[in-house]
Amino acid sequence: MKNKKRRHPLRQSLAVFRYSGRAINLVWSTSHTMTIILATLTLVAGLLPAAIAYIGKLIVDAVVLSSQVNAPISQPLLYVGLEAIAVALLAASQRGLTICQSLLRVLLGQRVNVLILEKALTLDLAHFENSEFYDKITNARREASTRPLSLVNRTFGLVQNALSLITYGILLVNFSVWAVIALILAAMPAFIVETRFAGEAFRLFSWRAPETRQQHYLENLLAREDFVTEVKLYQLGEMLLGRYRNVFNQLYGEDRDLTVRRGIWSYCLSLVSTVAFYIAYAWIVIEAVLGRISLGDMTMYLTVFRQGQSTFSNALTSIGGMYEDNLYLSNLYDFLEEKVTTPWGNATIGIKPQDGIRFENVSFTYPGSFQPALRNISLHLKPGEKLAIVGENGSGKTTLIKLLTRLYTPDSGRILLDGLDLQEWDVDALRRRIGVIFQNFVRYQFTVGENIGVGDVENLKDNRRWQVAAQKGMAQQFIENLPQSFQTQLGRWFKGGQELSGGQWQKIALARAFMRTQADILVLDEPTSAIDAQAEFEIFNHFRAVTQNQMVFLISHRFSTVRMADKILVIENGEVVEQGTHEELLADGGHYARLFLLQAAGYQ
Ligand SMILES: Nc1ncnc2c1ncn2[C@@H]1O[C@H](COP(=O)(O)OP(=O)(O)OP(=O)(O)O)[C@@H](O)[C@H]1O
Repeated sequence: MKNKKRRHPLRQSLAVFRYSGRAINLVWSTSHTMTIILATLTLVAGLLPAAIAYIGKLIVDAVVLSSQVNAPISQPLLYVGLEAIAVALLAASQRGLTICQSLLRVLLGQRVNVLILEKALTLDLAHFENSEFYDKITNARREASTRPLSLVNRTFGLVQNALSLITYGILLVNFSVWAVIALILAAMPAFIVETRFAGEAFRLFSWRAPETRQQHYLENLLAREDFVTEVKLYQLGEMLLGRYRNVFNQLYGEDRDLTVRRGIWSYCLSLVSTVAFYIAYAWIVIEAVLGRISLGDMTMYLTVFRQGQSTFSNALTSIGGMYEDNLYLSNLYDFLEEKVTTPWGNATIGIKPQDGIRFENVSFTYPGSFQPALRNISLHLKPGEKLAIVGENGSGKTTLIKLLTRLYTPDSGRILLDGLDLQEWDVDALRRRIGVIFQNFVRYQFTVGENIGVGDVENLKDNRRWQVAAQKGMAQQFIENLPQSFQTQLGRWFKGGQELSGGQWQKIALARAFMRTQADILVLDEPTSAIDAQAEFEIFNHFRAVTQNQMVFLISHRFSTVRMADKILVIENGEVVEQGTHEELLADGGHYARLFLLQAAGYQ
């Protein structure tokens, strides 16, 4: 066990390097041209410094020669010109690299974000309700759009440094192989420390994802318009800000410790290479004084030594950084490779088209929950029939709808549509048949028309359909009174946006469900809870006419609405306790009758 523990970190550190290749691939597939330019410029920028150092030696030697033997001055001047050209080229290649990197950063950021969002589209609802998974997506989104480029930059930077070092090495080997070895050894400790701290920084980053998420959440609570009213009226501001500060202080404390330790260690170890450098410096000076090397050689070696040392430590920092980028990238790929259950069904029509919907002994427990949310639910709804589901808060009504819409899969039992298990249906074909409004429907910051149009994305912009749907949802009248009617921008996020009342939003959501004219299953989860009594009365007065051919699943706490259904299902603690028509259930004098009379009494 002990052994296993000891091996584990090493294996882990090596494993993270596998992402380098993938990051480079990502950049390559983002832009071939840009990657090629980047590589070429890296090559040029890597080779030129040694060439410049060598030209420097030629200049000094030529100057010494000219002054001693009265040789023509044109030779050293020629070298000066050559060096000027080389320096100009180096500057050009470095500038080119910066331009390339800036452009790639934008392209790559977009590419990775699109990858993340595409992946998010394939995930199940359960993924989003799982906090660990949420950490993964937060981590992936927060850093990963900048990390692939950083990794590639560092890789290319490393190649550039390596090229410079090799060429410096070639120049320096003439002086002494030992000097080269000393240079390498002296910079080694810095590398080891760099990698160690990079690993630690990553672990810190992974561990504290929940805190970071909490901080983002608090930020949202404090700064988003949806929350501001309640935060102000309950005077939550100070308390929330206090929590925000606490999380920050805790994170900052960890950051500060790591940064300080990293800084101190790096400084101490860089002293080792500085000492090595100055010993070599002295050695070169002695050799020059003793006349064993020319003045030109001395100038070149000193340049090579000075630049070689900083290039080497740059290279090591790049490796340390690459290690860190790799670790961060492993997060991205963790997320992108998250397993999704690919739906296998492909049926687009049922085997008994007139059978409607059946629940057969359906039970379901939410992942991570101990109590079943639904137990042995059985029901049958024929085409065109309307079913109302009644029950206390938390009794399982919405869960039943989530199973029907295939957001979740039953643990046991079956749900059949037209005689076929929902699992056998092609998800798109199935969802095309369902129009739904959930309690927490989305208030899109789009125009009114688009807010309705999203109910049928193929006809998103169809003005005529908007009008029909709005009429069915009783939204027509207030929409016509808006400044730009269906073209009015909704919400406060964008310029000129108009905010609606809760009931008006609900009418929009209702219209959205009616937009789905192809759908023969309409699911309404408390569709009129915020709508005034008069409008509700009118909606349900023509409800039968507008949903004539549709099966309706209606969840409501208002019995005036519920009573219009053909069948009523009463659920308690996830189980069906009563089932029948309004009249039957009243006659039974059970739970439904009691609740109905209670509500009726309230209106008297
Ligand atoms: N995503 C979830 N994960 C775990 N448990 C959940 C989840 N959603 C609901 N539950 C639990 O399942 C049970 C049924 O919830 P459900 O939302 O179906 O109730 P409901 O009848 O629609 O209630 P309400 O009338 O308040 O809307 C509740 O005990 C609830 O705590």
